[in-house]
Amino acid sequence: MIDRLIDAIIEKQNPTAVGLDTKYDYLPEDFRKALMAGVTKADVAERAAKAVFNFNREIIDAVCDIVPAVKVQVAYYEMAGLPGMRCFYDTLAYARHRGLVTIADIKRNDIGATAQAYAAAYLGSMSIEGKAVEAFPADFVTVNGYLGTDGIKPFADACRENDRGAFILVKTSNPSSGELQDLKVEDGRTIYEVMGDQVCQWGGELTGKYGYSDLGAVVGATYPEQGEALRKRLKSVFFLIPGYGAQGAGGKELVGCFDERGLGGVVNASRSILCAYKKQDTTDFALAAKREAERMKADIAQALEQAGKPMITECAK
Ligand SMILES: O=C(O)c1cc(=O)[nH]c(=O)n1[C@@H]1O[C@H](COP(=O)(O)O)[C@@H](O)[C@H]1O
Repeated sequence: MIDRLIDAIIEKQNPTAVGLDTKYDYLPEDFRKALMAGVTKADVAERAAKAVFNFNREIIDAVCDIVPAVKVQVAYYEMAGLPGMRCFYDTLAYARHRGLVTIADIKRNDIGATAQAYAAAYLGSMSIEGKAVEAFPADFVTVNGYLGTDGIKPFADACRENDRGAFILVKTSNPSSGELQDLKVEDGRTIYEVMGDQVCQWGGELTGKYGYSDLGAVVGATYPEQGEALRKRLKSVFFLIPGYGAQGAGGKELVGCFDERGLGGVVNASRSILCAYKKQDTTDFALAAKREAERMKADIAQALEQAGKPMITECAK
């Protein structure tokens, strides 16, 4: 699956993903009013989830020719209960229908047997009476590696068997990420380096035609020096890079995460795209999202160019 993502990145000359972390409150007031007229307590959650799906669909339609992927963060859907989870499913399915690579940001992990169930839910299928049931149409998931090898193996197996991928948290973008991740172990490595080395090892067999593995790492754009060092250290590990836009990072901060071919990561932005209409002073949220996605693409391309790492234009055979 990593090859499909990188092919799409090269074809669109754009290493970004739109993050559909769609809070109901992000919807423009007029859009909400039109869809929620006459709503009652009994159907408010259902109607809100439909409104969120309509919003997501318009954003997907607006950006699908520009960006290769979307990342859908499950928390924003879970909080609306069952209608929210239906919306999560529908959003992933619609993005896939429009040709986008789908990243389900679920940050799961557990002991082996339970991790296997999560992997079946998001990266494969469950067999019921001999019939395969695919629960969620995701191409990649995000995973917390803290439980170690037996918590990761089911995800790695599902990636191999079903041609999917996973991004494991290594150096996260949040302000407190250093509290635990920057601690040093006996041999002098930081915890995030230990985790990065593990990801490299876990994904060793899953390397594709660009030299990157289906098991990638989450590396926050808000830590540029660490990102650059991790790129040099983890040559076969592709990065999911959050932190662009609302968390303060721009193109310059994340070029260190890329290799000499201008590859090596997919940069996510959520709020800066979903709420771009507020900054652009318009209610046309889809057009504003498209403009912001185009601006982000140009910003990263310029930063890669200036760093002497313009993206290659031909996909590998
Ligand atoms: O795994 C992630 O995607 C993730 C890891 C991380 O270190 N930092 C981080 O912000 N994220 C996610 O990336 C998105 C960032 O959203 P914005 O800050 O609005 O662009 C959210 O869905 C976060 O949950």
